[in-house]
Amino acid sequence: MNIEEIENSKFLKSMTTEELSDLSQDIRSFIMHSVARTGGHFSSNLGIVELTVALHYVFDFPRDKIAFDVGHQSYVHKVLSGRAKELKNIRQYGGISGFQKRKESPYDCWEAGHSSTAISGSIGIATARDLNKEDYQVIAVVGDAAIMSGESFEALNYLGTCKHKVIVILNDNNMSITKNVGGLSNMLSEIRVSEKYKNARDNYVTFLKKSKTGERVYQVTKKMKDVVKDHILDESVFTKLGLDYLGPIDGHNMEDLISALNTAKDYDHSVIVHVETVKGKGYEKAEKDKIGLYHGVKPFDLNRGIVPALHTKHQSWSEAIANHVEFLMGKHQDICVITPAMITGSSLNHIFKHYPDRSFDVGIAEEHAMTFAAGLAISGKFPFLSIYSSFSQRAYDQLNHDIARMDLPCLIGIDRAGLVGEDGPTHHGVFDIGYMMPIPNLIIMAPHNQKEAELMMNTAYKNHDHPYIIRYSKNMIHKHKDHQQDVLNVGSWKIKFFDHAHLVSVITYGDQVKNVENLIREYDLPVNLINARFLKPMDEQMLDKVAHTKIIVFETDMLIGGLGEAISFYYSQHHTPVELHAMGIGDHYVTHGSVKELLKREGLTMDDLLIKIRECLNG
Ligand SMILES: Cc1ncc(C[n+]2csc(CCOP(=O)(O)OP(=O)(O)O)c2C)c(N)n1
Ligand SMILES: CC(=O)[C@@H](O)[C@H](O)COP(=O)(O)O
Ligand SMILES: [Mg+2]
Repeated sequence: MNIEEIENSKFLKSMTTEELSDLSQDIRSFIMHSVARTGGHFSSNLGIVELTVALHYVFDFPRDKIAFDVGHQSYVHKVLSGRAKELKNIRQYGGISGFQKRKESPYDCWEAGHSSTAISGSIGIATARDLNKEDYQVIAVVGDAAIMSGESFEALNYLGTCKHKVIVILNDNNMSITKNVGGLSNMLSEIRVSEKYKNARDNYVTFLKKSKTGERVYQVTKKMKDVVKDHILDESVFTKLGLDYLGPIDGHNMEDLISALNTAKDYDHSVIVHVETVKGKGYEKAEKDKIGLYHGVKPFDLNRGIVPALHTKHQSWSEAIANHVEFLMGKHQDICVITPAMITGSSLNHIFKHYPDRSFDVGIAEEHAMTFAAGLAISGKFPFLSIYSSFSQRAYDQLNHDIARMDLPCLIGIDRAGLVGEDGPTHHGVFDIGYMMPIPNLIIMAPHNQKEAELMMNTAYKNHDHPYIIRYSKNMIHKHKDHQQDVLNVGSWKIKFFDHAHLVSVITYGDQVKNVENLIREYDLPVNLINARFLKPMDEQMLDKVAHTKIIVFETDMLIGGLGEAISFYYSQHHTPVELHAMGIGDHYVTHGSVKELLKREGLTMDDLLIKIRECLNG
């Protein structure tokens, strides 16, 4: 079948189980080749093919509602809802989103990008359905890592006593991006094992029953089976929460899937359907992947597989930060590292390998990660919490209430700060400055190169006096071998260019410092350039020094709550009349696409800055 011709999933209803399985193989191959060409989320989508086909066979979308948790595994759903042709542009500017998107299709009643919202959203949809006396099914598809996150558990707790039916499909592939962690993961493993144990037992029983002795042995072991199976299955946290439980179901067996989904469909109450799948199913390298290499991929050759690039002169910001943290961990035994499920994304694999006793993956649990860091800090440890900017939004109160308010010495690495590109509005790390600036005691830093980042990290550790924030983007930077040993004066900005005759000053930070420096050199512009490497506290002496010039504050983060606003406030508080031009992201969400394309659309390229500089020079 030509997968691109699928307009909706109505045609599935007339297919046999065998035909549905064959179609699943075709869809898996289509997605495998398409995502290898475009990049995107690979292994999660390969593992969920049969489950999604079975869901579309049993239920009646878009009348019935389906919410994929995170939504990175909704490509099969997009194929079955008439968007197969669009997959070639997925995550590109103007192309479809890599997550569910309501404006894209009536089949997408929900959208996410951040984990663990699907059950809460589904309960809201189901409650409204019943209040409106409407009749449709509401389904939440949640991964084994996402279901363990706080918000999922808040929702499950509520669902256990809520009378509005939701079908929760637990897509259990025993993987987060890397190996899943935590007690719930172990519980699911026990259930999985008990199922395998059950199958082995069936074979064992058949063998034993061939002889009298064997019969007697069987009777003895039967007790063991009942205790293990009944204890684990019936004692699962889900049943104890008051939810009905179906499973575990083989998530690649179409017959079993359809049977279980029909059972759940007929229930008049909420139920968890526990489906076991293989992440990366059908592509051996992805099936064996334990470090998340095939979770989110750039375009790659299917035959060769992903060959990690060996950079000599360049590295990611994550690598640069992690390398120096590892260097400091070798010198200082009190440094500990925490990640909420992003070991590989934050380049922490080396640290976890070399310092297993001082590195902690807490799973998708940003709130816990932040307060866990507070506990370590009050107990004499120096925690380094590595957390993506957009995911750190989950831990705003913990940063405020548990870290800053107690003024605890620690270092928080805000990774993926700024526009991230293809993951789009849910993942752009453009809000952290705005939400952190009002919080007392925070020292907020934005390095522009590896050396400055290392000086900042040394400063945070040596001063041991406040929570330090160091924010860095998804970009690549130059790599230097040596590690800096010095420190910085907190709040000190760095002058790149200065001349008292200059009537225009550009103030910027992070990755943009180099870009603006290059622009000024290229056009030999008579302007001052200041690296505002401490966003908080600001360098007030520097601000006074340039107050007489026309000031352009250039940032690729949100304008509201940004550095430009803080500088304007400073001058207004000191009754200093200045001409200030703030360039940044306006009051809107930025869509998905390449960062280069997005900066162009936002009017934040160096060409845009050049126009502004010339206006100020000539104005
Ligand atoms: C709040 C939040 N934290 C972290 C992430 C990053 N993230 C995206 S998918 C994923 C793993 C999800 O695992 P699971 O729910 O089991 O789904 P699977 O990919 O295995 O199908 C993580 C950690 C996120 N999207 N949102
Ligand atoms: C879906 C999700 O949230 C993650 O897979 C995220 O896309 C990872 O981002 P990076 O690729 O920048 O690590
Ligand atoms: Mg999983």
